[in-house]
Amino acid sequence: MSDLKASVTVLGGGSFGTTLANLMATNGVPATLWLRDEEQADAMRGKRENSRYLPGVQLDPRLIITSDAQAALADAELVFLAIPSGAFRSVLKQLAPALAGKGLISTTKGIEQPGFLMMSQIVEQEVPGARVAVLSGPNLAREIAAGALTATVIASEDDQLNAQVQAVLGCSSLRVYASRDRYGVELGGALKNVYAIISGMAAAMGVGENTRSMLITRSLAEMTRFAVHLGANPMTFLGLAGVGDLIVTCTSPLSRNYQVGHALGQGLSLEESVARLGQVAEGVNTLRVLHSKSQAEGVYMPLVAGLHALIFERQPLQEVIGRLMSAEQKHDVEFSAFMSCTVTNKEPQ
Ligand SMILES: NC(=O)C1=CN([C@@H]2O[C@H](COP(=O)(O)OP(=O)(O)OC[C@H]3O[C@@H](n4cnc5c(N)ncnc54)[C@H](OP(=O)(O)O)[C@@H]3O)[C@@H](O)[C@H]2O)C=CC1
Ligand SMILES: O=C(CO)COP(=O)(O)O
Repeated sequence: MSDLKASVTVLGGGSFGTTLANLMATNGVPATLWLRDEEQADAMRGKRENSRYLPGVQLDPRLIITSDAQAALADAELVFLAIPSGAFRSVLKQLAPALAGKGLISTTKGIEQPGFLMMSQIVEQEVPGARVAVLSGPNLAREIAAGALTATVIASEDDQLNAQVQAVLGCSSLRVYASRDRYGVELGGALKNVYAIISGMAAAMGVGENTRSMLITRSLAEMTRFAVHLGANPMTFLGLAGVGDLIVTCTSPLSRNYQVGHALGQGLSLEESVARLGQVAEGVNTLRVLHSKSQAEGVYMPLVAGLHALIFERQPLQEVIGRLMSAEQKHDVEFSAFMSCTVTNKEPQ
């Protein structure tokens, strides 16, 4: 059995990759951070700070920072992938030989089209035979970097890999819970970004607390309905990677997806909102992918359809809100049949 405190490498020098690598170095784990830009790597080694993506956070002196991918991966047993979804496959393709045989943990919350593929499915395609896991939960990088208490989920069918990740990441400010529902955990992390855009928009428009609560709750209903249609376990959406991540991303101005929504709500165009952010907001692409998948599968997703109509079909806001508020009034909790059957062990009626 491998050492639980394995050596780790994080691929991706953005806010999340830097935060995870630094946290593990602080935990005493031999940790390396790889980023593609040598100039930036050099500046980070000199200043012990990632001034582009994580300004003001002092990096642990033990953290190795490099732009040499082969050197970064040579001794790593676990590799955390924190590359935005748009570049995820190309980075894996390039580094596949060096990644073979390692435990690969995706932290990226996006979906690839065509194919509606989760990032861990791309890992399986590009690095066949790899040990694969997904990390997701209410994990704003800035808060983790500041030591604010939180928790996350490590999801894999490989229990030993889950245990290794718990050992390298868990500390006095971060609890790491294990799950075997990799698909549900990954889907939760990707879908909630779309609803964070809606919540940010609503906040900019000055809606009341009732409205914000309704939006978050109906978002959970909608994302769970979609995930169950694709075969995920609805119970996963009651956990940290479901409702936990949804709440933080829909309420925190630190969330980049929320910020894009907020800018849209202030009247900026999508292009202006994304440019002002200067970091990745995965929800914009996920909205496109999710809207077309929900249409193809015939899954009722009025919030996704409404946001898509606003942003990509340029329909007037009042028309979209009017449609949402006059739609048929259906069930509050759709999975009560499922839940009672899991308690009584009977088939749902
Ligand atoms: N930030 C957060 O709070 C959290 C983020 N995540 C997820 O983590 C993923 C990464 O996000 P995050 O770190 O926040 O992103 P950022 O926008 O902060 O940084 C993106 C990073 O990716 C790098 N990058 C982009 N394209 C490539 C490429 N082709 N090859 C190598 N590196 C590349 C960028 O490098 P360069 O500067 O050279 O362009 C930059 O270092 C996202 O999917 C996000 O959803 C998950 C949980 C929390
Ligand atoms: O996933 C996140 C928190 O869990 C980060 O959300 P943003 O990408 O919207 O900043």
